[in-house]
Amino acid sequence: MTHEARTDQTDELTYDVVVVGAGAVGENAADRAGRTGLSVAVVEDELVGGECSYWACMPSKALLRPGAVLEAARRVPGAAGLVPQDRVPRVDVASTLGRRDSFASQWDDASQVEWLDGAGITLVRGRARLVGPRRLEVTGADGSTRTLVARCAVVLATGSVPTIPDVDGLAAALPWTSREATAAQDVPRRLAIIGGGVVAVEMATAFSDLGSAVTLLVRGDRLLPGTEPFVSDALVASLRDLGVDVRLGTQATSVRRETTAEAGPAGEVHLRLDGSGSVLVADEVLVAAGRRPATAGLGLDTVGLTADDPDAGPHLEVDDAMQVQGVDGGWLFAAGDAAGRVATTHQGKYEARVVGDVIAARFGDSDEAAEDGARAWSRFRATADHEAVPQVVFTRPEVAAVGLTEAAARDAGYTVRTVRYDLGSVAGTAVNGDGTEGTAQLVLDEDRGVVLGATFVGPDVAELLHAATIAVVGQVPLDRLWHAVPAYPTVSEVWLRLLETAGL
Ligand SMILES: Cc1cc2nc3c(=O)[nH]c(=O)nc-3n(C[C@H](O)[C@H](O)[C@H](O)COP(=O)(O)OP(=O)(O)OC[C@H]3O[C@@H](n4cnc5c(N)ncnc54)[C@H](O)[C@@H]3O)c2cc1C
Ligand SMILES: NC(=O)c1ccc[n+]([C@@H]2O[C@H](COP(=O)([O-])OP(=O)(O)OC[C@H]3O[C@@H](n4cnc5c(N)ncnc54)[C@H](O)[C@@H]3O)[C@@H](O)[C@H]2O)c1
Repeated sequence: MTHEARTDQTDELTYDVVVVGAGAVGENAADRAGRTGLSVAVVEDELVGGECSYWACMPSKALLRPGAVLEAARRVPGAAGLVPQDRVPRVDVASTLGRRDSFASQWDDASQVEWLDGAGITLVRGRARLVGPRRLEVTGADGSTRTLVARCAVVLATGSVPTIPDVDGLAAALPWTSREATAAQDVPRRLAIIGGGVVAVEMATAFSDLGSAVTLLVRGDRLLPGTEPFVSDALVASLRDLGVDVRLGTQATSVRRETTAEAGPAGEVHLRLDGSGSVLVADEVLVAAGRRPATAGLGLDTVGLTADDPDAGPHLEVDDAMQVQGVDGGWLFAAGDAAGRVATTHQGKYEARVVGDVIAARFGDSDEAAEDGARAWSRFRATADHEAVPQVVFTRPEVAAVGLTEAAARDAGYTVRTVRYDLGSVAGTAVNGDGTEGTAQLVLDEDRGVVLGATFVGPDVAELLHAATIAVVGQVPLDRLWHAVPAYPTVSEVWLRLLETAGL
């Protein structure tokens, strides 16, 4: 593998593979694509490491952790008395923000640049756009441009951008997006959040812990709409217990930010609400209404892909090898949030491993047998994206789910049966904390006797999830799962109880 760009009698820089975007996904795709001797360059416009490292997973989880630890202590007599009960803020704000800063590496990407260098991947700083098949123009911060040519493949790993709903005055009110929330250096006294998805519930929890009076404006009638309905019931109750004002079926119809001489453009935000027409006043408003793939401005029209809405960019159709459809020559790939399949880091990195391996096998100097695309669970195909996607929502209680919900399994035509068990009745959960509540549910395929999906709601259920993911991906028959004996007294014993409930 060469670390140098190859020049072809012009001042163009030529690599075998060019990856656009050095988030977690771009880094992984580049690393794996380079394993069979291909030269790889990654183009990055902001910080190497992307959203997850600096404005998403890591800082948000760092903000949530102190509150979770305190709540765990409050449930254990012997420790509970040492923890203040009703203090607001619940956490030590300065230390929480300081630890968050450190998890965000102080928004400095030096260590990730070092990693790229060690992996033999060339970093090109600037904003890339396609100017034709396999050709990209990169514009640097100083406005200079250069052309990169990919001999073999281009991977789009450009991530996603938040959507700002078309509500009168909202964009002009300069709302927070998840970036401002996860990187906040000050805690607003009153925070309004628009949305009822993952960002909304995690940030409602974190800012409530930090001392904000949080109001959650949820358009629909439940939180986390893609999950089992009992998840929303548990979260609404627990957020309300934390003091969050959860308003289901409520939308802002107009938003205005006051501009005052003292506060300048950072005055109060007034949100007029539908139905009652009442006005909610907050110091900040966080928009957490979903994200869309960052494909605008990428020059995809130069390779034949057009967008219905040019501001949004084209939606990319990818096959299970993550190859973009509708482009001749089989050279364009996409992975992660940009590919529009599943917007989580772990699933994006999985797609990146697939795309990197496909490129290494197709174009590299590989001894490996030809890419083995026909097999359903080949490592050259992102099969898990369809029915085996895991996700953890780091609220209190935590929500951990994988695979199909009951409704999705029925829609997919399976013969479905669900079994449910109260987590509070498991010895391991009881030892961990008094009065613990929670629910575990399996969605079963009656015909094959396998697990299609699992949902856990309760404290510390995140670590239960991987066992469920293995059961779903492995399509392990229930009578074989019976022989996977959970240790006593652990929370995992809920697996035994679920299987007993299923009739074993
Ligand atoms: C608040 C929040 C919390 C989250 N928490 C979790 C979590 O706990 N767990 C989890 O699994 N997922 C979480 N996610 C989702 C996760 O952050 C994303 O799925 C993940 O970051 C996607 O990675 P990516 O590499 O595809 O995109 P990104 O991380 O967005 O990286 C894309 C990179 O491409 C660069 N780029 C874009 N266009 C160009 C261009 N034209 N030229 C050059 N560079 C370009 C960008 O600057 C960026 O660095 C969270 C998301 C949010 C918003
Ligand atoms: N722990 C994690 O894995 C984690 C944490 C945070 C974010 N993420 C990822 O980040 C992505 C973005 O998260 P998100 O919460 O922004 O999106 P989301 O899709 O999870 O939720 C969007 C919410 O906004 C609501 N909404 C949409 N349009 C609206 C409108 N016009 N007005 C009012 N409400 C509206 C939806 O009903 C939904 O409740 C998700 O795909 C998620 O997977 C993951």
